[in-house]
Amino acid sequence: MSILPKSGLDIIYHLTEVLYIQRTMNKENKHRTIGIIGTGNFAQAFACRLLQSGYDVILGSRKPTERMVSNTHDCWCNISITTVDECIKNSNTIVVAIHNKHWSDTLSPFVELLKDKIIIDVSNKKCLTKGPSNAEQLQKLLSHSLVVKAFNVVSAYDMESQTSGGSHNVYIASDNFVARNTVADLSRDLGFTPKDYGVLWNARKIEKMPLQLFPEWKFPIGFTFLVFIIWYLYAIFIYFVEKTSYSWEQIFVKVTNKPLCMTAFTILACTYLPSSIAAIFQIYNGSKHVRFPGWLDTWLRTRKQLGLTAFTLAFVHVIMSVLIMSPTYLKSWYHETEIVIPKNITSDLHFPIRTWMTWKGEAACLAGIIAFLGLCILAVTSIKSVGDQLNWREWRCIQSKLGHGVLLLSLCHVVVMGSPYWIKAGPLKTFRSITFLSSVLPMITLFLKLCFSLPFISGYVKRIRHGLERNSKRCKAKCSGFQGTVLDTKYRPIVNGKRELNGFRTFEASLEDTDIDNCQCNGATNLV
Ligand SMILES: NC(=O)C1=CN([C@@H]2O[C@H](COP(=O)(O)OP(=O)(O)OC[C@H]3O[C@@H](n4cnc5c(N)ncnc54)[C@H](OP(=O)(O)O)[C@@H]3O)[C@@H](O)[C@H]2O)C=CC1
Ligand SMILES: [Cu+2]
Repeated sequence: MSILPKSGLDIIYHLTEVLYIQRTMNKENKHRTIGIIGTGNFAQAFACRLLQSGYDVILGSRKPTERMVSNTHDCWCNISITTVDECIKNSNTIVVAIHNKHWSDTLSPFVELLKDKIIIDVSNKKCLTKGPSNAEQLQKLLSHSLVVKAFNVVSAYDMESQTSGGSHNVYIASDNFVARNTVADLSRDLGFTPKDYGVLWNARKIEKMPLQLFPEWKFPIGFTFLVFIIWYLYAIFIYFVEKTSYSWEQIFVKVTNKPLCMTAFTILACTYLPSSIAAIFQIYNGSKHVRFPGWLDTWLRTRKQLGLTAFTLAFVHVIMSVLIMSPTYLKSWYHETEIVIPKNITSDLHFPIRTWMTWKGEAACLAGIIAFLGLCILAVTSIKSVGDQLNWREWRCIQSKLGHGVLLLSLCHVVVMGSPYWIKAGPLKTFRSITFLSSVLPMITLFLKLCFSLPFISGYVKRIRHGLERNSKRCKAKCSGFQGTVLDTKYRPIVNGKRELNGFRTFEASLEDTDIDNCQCNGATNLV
């Protein structure tokens, strides 16, 4: 059978097909050629990585002949350094690897040449500033190009090294969907994990990332430190100033272990309290659409970090407790027996020794061990890769139900330790004891949880979270014109038809964090 075309029409058809394939291949090839403007640290590292991943690279420099192309570096053999003009002409995707203060001088003459090309902005700001991002400014300068923010969170070192320890996420934002996807494919080819951040407006968030130092941990760590200091000072007052219960030699482990336990306990309560406060707010406002106050928003957002901090403190507490687990350190945890040596000249000689653990010691240990086990499960499931294996119901069951169970067991642990003293000392001394004081917040948290579990209250909260709007003045005043939260295509909430720029953080919090207890995940806006 002949594969040759039979008629003239067939020949034309065949030729058109070949031409089309050729054009597509050329286009593809042009896409495989990446232009980089700049020959600095980042440009060189990026060029190496691209070459290693099978891309062709053209570097565009102001002085191409003066730039050293060292043959000693394997990467550099296939890199051509040309003028900026040539670099732009020969590639459809161009990385702008020059500092943003030089953009105007370097790129303005090529605005027309850069038209319809994908421009990757890798720049970083020197410090946190308000207002438009670098990428938005670049888009303004090159209004007919497709500017994509990407790779700014990857350092030149990470770009060069295949084994560096930093995150391999690349956050991508662009107003053009195709450009965003092309850069996502590119980052995948280079061995990074693309994270789609939507429209170019979100470059503001992406540019903030390399400038921040553990932004999510500042509040939880600061707060934990403050709580620890308060408990420590109180413990010193109780055990050294008011009465001398211990010698100063025991301040390092025996005494420190108490505020550690109390801080872990308080922080654990603080992890679960805000969800009940959020529910109170929603009942008070009669709607889920009224935004939470800033402090509650921050608190809700940092529950994971608070929980992990509580786990860390509890872990240290467990180690210290094991170290001092002896009748000498924990007298009230052990039974006392006496060795009596028969009468001699004057009287009997009595030697008290402690042997078995008392019920208090055993019960406190058991409650503590199970609570710590539960905390370990909570900590492990908060790791993203583990959490991803769970469905919404399983995750909620662990984080909410098991979490409150752990808090209850921790309360038992502290109450068992403190109650014999509370009974003996009477109400006045009880209210001042460290065990009682530290139990107050967890008791409130568990009480609120119990209230919100009652069918008629939980049913009402559920209805509010499913969209019920109580027709009260308060709700009308606060929700006026804001009927439902709508996400625009740029992942920002639209309020009254306008984008709520400042409400972005709060909005996310209300989506993710009002959680919590009563609903099935049916899609983003139904989460609350
Ligand atoms: N270094 C890093 O780890 C990272 C850098 N970035 C970003 O990458 C961009 C480049 O950074 P980096 O490579 O470190 O910077 P360098 O200073 O090492 O390189 C900048 C390059 O810009 C070119 N350039 C163009 N116009 C000018 C001009 N008017 N004055 C001076 N230089 C000019 C120069 O190349 P030539 O002389 O050949 O024209 C120069 O090599 C920046 O926006 C930075 O924020 C982002 C993430 C990490
Ligand atoms: Cu303890």
